[in-house]
Amino acid sequence: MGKTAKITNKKQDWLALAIGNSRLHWAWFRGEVIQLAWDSQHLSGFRQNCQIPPEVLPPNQVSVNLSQLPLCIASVVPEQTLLWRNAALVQVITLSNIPLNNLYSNLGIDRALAVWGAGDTYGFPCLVVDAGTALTFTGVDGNHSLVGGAILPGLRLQFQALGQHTAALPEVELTSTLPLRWAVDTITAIESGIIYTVLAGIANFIVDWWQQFPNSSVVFTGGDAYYLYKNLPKFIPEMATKTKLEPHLLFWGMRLAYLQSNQSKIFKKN
Ligand SMILES: Nc1ncnc2c1ncn2[C@@H]1O[C@H](COP(=O)(O)OP(=O)(O)O)[C@@H](O)[C@H]1O
Ligand SMILES: CC(C)(COP(=O)(O)O)[C@@H](O)C(=O)NCCC(=O)O
Ligand SMILES: [K+]
Repeated sequence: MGKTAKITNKKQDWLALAIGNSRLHWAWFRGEVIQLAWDSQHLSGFRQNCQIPPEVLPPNQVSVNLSQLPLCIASVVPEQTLLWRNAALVQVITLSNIPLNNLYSNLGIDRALAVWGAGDTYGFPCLVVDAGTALTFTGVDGNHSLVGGAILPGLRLQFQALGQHTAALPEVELTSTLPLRWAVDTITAIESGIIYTVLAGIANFIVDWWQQFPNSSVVFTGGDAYYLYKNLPKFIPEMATKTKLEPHLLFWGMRLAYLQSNQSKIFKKN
């Protein structure tokens, strides 16, 4: 657990909801410990009552009634945030809740939370590679100040873009293995082009970051993080020892924000 915040009631259950552009990411917390994490579809419409709809709850029964818990939301999709506006016990995290310097006003809350969570755990400076709908780099220096970052289409979005905007190319799904680089069929050629270019690009960003901050940790998160993390050491061998994979990184940042709000009540009510 990080150094920035301490929980007051260790037994308190709460739910974290991170709203991404592809789907909802959920975590049920007991105090500062994640009990269960799962993903669901976006909500399709306005909610009439204040319960959390069953279709977004985890498939297996758990010991507490999750739909009654305080809900802490971090969202990069305003229309989805709005659907929760009438829910009881909802708190929405904003950039003002994040104690990092130099954040620009419309920086994605997911990027700010992930890099706060990463730096709080592994120390600053810190670079986060979030391989979600968009693939983002977010770097913070030793003074907890945003250095900057970059945004490009995520893997699935790149496959979709080719499939949807060309006559002859199919929409390819990410498979678990690395493709042949010099492909002799269309599907493999698409896989090769996107995957090797993204891997080389990520390696290039990380090498540049390490030139500025040689001892910085680099943390991968997001839906495609495992695939990229697993395959990157073939491009930069030192990756294996100097980088980390944290599927729940965003929840670490949300936990810091939520616990801090329990102490100071700084949240804006939705
Ligand atoms: N069920 C799924 N829906 C969407 N993307 C998925 C799914 N399963 C795996 N992915 C992969 O995860 C990536 C999206 O990452 P994710 O972190 O879920 O996005 P976001 O947080 O932006 O909603 C996609 O590029 C895709 O390859
Ligand atoms: C870059 C993002 C679209 C990434 O979203 P995600 O892939 O996690 O759904 C999101 O962080 C966002 O909307 N950012 C605002 C612009 C910025 O960060 O500069
Ligand atoms: K958009």
